Amino acid sequence: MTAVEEKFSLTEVLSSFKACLEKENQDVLVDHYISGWNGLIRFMNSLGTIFSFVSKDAINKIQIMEAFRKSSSRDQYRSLQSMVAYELGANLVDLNRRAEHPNSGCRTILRLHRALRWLQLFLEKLRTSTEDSKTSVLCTDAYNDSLANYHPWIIRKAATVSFYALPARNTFFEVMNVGSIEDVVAMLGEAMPYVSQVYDITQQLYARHNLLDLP
Ligand SMILES: CCCCCCCC/C=C\CCCCCCCC(=O)N[C@@H](COP(=O)(O)O)[C@H](O)/C=C/CCCCCCCCCCCCC
Repeated sequence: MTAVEEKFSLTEVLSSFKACLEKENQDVLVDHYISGWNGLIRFMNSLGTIFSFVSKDAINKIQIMEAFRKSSSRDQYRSLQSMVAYELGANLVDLNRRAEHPNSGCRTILRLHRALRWLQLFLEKLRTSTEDSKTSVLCTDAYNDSLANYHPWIIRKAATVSFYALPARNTFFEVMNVGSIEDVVAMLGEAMPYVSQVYDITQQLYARHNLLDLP
């Protein structure tokens, strides 16, 4: 089975976010962060071409980070903490407008970090949803409370229209490949705190260095 044909498993994706957190000092490890996003993108691709404008952007951002991890500075990009220290120390971040360093690791991760907030809200809404809940509504609400605040009108419009193509709640639970609905709810209850921890640590790191509004 090739990587593309591999069955999506939400448990595996969420365990990448768990593996992100280095036990000793709570550093967020870039390779696991990337691996979590790659799994999510694989899932999104399986939902149809209507989401390709979303996955294209996410893939582009993942590729920027993978390139850093293959470069001669790869060790500086081992964790989000080492990346921030390195890029700020070497003046590799455009702080006010995109110019000399339009694709710094700091601004690239910031975009994914904002999307992680959407994922956190969406999965929490799915976890606590009822049989008659509509995934398009759950997804739109999660989007409006997170990523939409950073997107121009045209992207917001395209995103909210595409959400109508999401599969129904039961199909969604099935494609997660976790088991029964009760199993999914239990797994999400156990795994979501790790996603939240990755989000909170990154948020604090970026706030401490005034990086939350990078252009
Ligand atoms: C089994 C359930 C699990 C849920 C699985 C969800 C899978 C989602 C996978 C990826 C999520 C999308 C990540 C999107 C990253 C967007 C980053 C961003 O904000 N980019 C914009 C700004 O970038 P710059 O221009 O400053 O470089 C960019 O303009 C955005 C372009 C594309 C539109 C993004 C729309 C985001 C909608 C997110 C919801 C995705 C819905 C998927 C539904 C499963």
